[in-house]
Amino acid sequence: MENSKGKLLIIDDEERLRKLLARILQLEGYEVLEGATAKEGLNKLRNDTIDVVISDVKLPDMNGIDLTKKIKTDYPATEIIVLTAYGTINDGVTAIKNGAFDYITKGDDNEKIIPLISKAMDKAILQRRVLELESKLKVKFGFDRIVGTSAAITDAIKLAQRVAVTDTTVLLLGETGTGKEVFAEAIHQASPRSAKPFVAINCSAFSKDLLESELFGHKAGAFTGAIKDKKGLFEEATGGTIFLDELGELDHDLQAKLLRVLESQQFIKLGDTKTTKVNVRLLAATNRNLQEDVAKGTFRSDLFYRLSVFQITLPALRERRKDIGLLAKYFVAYFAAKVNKQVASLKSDFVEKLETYNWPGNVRELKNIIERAIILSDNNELDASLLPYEFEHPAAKNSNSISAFDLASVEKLHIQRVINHTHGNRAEAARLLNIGIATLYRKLKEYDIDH
Ligand SMILES: Nc1ncnc2c1ncn2[C@@H]1O[C@H](COP(=O)(O)OP(=O)(O)OP(=O)(O)O)[C@@H](O)[C@H]1O
Repeated sequence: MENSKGKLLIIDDEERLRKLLARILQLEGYEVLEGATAKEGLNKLRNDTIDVVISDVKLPDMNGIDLTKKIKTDYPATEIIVLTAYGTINDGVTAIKNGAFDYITKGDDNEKIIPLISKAMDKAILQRRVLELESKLKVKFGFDRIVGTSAAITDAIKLAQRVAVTDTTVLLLGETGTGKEVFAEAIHQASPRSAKPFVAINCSAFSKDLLESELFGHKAGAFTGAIKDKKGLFEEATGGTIFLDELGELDHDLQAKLLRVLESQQFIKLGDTKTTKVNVRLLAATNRNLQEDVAKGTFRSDLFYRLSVFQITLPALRERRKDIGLLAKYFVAYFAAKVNKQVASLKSDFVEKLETYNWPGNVRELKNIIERAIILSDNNELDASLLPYEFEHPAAKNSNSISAFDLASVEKLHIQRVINHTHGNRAEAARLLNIGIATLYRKLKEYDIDH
């Protein structure tokens, strides 16, 4: 029934009463299914999506109260109304305790029954929508969201899935834009901690003092401006997972504090005298070579060993060219839907250019390039003319010549200009440059740009 107001199931062995109730409810616009026994009813529930069940409390093969319990366990979105005999209110009350929406005494008139069913129906439909949204969200942040069929990426996914169900600390390695944060979220979603928070922080985006207070929180008066007590992210993530991106940027002091949390599950808030206990799983990521940093003495070796119990290295996009076409199609569908455009085809010159490009910014760069192409296209095709300059002149990117035109100089000049334009606001500059904030910090250091 196309315009049905919802699906009901009546379970009652008294045929005459069942048929009468079914008729009344059909006239109200509901689709009605019937069952004479608990067994028949449960069969219907298995094969159909039922919003509301109306069940007699006395059935030949089962007690309606136990049936309520069973239905609520197996089909949590379905609501149940129990039919009780006159004078047996206790049955109704017990049914509600077992999860029934309400009870009706047989012989109550329609004026009471119909509004009650309508209320139960509204609740059931709402519950179903919530469950659907929740499962979509799970898919959105789970492993299903990671696109790619190459051996390099599927190996990484398999490793991550295996470690997800444990409480082990994981270190995600890989160039910028390879999907480290996407993996961290998927690991959390596939873990027993998924119902608790996933909290992510980019360690390079804060000064040392601010980062300490962000991570561990502070007491009022700990420093000028600390007016109230503040919870840190470790506390916010209680029971869940914390993801520290660009962990290689932590200074020595904070490295020691992090080691302490890992070893003893406790820390001291800024300005506090006592320790705070935490139960948090740590996932960390870096695009630095931490082993080199350990050799140089800038990263603590004890922390490094502690973190590298389980490492997953994510492949650069150029190491899995087979996935470029797949990812491109995925992002085309995503952005086309977002801007309400129909994109019918990707021309072969467009795909070829994508497949041969070097992708220093990996999947993030590909995503941005596709978004740009979709915005620029004025028909339903994407061709090579929609790609930026460096795709037309790949030599520009790969040149080794040391001249005023070598890529590094051009890049330095460009970053300098953007930083000037944003008056030194680095987050805004990273956004305009389409790179991660961590990458921007690294480049500022590399090119010795200070602001
Ligand atoms: N395999 C993938 N499938 C689909 N989308 C992906 C995949 N990998 C990355 N992305 C997308 O690419 C973008 C960059 O990913 P992410 O932020 O996880 O990279 P990262 O390695 O953490 O980068 P950085 O080191 O710069 O922080 C995100 O928008 C993400 O949704």
